[in-house]
Amino acid sequence: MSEDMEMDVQSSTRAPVRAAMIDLDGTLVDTLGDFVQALGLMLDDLQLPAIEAQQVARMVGKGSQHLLRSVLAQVLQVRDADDAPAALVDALYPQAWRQYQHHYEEINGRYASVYPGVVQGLTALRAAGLPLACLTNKPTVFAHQLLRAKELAGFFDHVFGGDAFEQKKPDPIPLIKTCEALGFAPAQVLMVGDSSNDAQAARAAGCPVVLVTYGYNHGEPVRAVDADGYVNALQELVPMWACALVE
Ligand SMILES: O=C(O)COP(=O)(O)O
Ligand SMILES: [Mg+2]
Repeated sequence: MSEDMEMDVQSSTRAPVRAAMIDLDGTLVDTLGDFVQALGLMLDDLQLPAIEAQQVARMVGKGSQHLLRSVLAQVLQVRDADDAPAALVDALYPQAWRQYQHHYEEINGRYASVYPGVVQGLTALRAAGLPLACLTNKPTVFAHQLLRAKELAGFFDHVFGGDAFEQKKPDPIPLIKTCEALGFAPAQVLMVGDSSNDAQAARAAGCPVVLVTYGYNHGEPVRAVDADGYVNALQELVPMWACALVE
């Protein structure tokens, strides 16, 4: 067992894991290139300055509306420090949203790649008999489109995006509702994600949570986030959780 694995996840005091919810951006697929391209085209349409990939990586994970507002606030501050960015963001947002959605739909998956170990990890989870849900803050329609494009759709019994419920992660509501759809109590459903967003939501919902170490986590070190374990690749997950998964 690698030193990265956390033994406490196999504690006999935990409820056995019966199902899993898996985040999409930064966990299954590296979508930063898609975000950067779609945002770049949108900013160009609005004749606004470009944004760096590194800055975008810090803004991904809280849904498209949050991403867009953060990007607009960032570039507007750069362009004209005397304008009140919030009012400008509000004024530009509807057009920015339309253009961004239009470009993202065209681009979705083209500048994105499935992380190493994902297919092996998902295959092992299914082989262990776990129903799986993909739970992302990405709009549901884009999540379906991306999973199909990357040939990952067949692993999932459910796909829920940021518009599927009344709140997004880090609110616990999406996790609680997804557990209901999977048919198990939150304590029996493992959340797998790449960010504090996923971990906070899991803690609040009462789900065990494991974080991958290669995702975005808003540009912060992921091991500083309170979680039950960390994996360097999704294929480490089943070996790490074997005691909890197998009755
Ligand atoms: O913020 C997004 O659009 C997606 O984020 P998530 O897949 O990491 O939840
Ligand atoms: Mg994520």
